[in-house]
Amino acid sequence: MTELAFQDQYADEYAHCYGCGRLNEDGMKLKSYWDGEETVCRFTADPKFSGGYPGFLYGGMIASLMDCHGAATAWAAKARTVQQEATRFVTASLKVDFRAPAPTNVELEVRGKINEIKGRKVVVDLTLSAAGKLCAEGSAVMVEIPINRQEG
Ligand SMILES: CCCCCCCC/C=C\CCCCCCCC(=O)SCCNC(=O)CCNC(=O)[C@H](O)C(C)(C)COP(=O)(O)OP(=O)(O)OC[C@H]1O[C@@H](n2cnc3c(N)ncnc32)[C@H](O)[C@@H]1OP(=O)(O)O
Repeated sequence: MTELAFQDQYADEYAHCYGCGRLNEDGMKLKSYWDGEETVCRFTADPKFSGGYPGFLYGGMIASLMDCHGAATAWAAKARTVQQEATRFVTASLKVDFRAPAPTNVELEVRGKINEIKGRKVVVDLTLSAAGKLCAEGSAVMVEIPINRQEG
């Protein structure tokens, strides 16, 4: 894919997230893109992120993938809707239902769908699948950092 990922368009001061910051050398550097009206992020987890049983991902990482992709989706939705650059979205609330174990060493697909845009708030519905099988689903309430809080 040659298009720029959402996270690669964040201003430098917002690009240090462990999950998706392009400037975090030790981070996972997750990348999210539009796919029609939905968004998509693909990631293959190293087995070192295993949960209680070898070969399966621990829940915190599943939530983390959905969290970062949700924030990026909110940012992109805002930018597309109001046609002006958004600052950065932070997570106010994240709900995850774990439906089936998610494997390590297999490409995971996280998808986002805009549920609501209201003021600084964007609600994103999220799924995480492996080889077409749903492993987790949920939603996130993302809130844009107001410009004046960057200095405070
Ligand atoms: C990353 C860039 C850093 C830039 C640094 C710049 C300077 C610092 C400025 C700011 C720092 C923000 C912190 C950065 C954290 C790092 C990034 C992460 O790791 S994200 C994961 C962890 N998430 C947090 O740590 C958020 C902690 N929470 C907060 O900061 C606030 O609670 C925040 C910004 C999320 C909302 O506070 P409000 O006072 O700005 O806005 P209200 O009016 O309360 O909410 C706006 C709308 O969102 C809904 N909302 C808020 N919390 C909700 C919740 N828990 N569930 C459902 N809806 C909620 C409200 O009902 C409202 O919606 P209605 O307009 O009424 O429709």
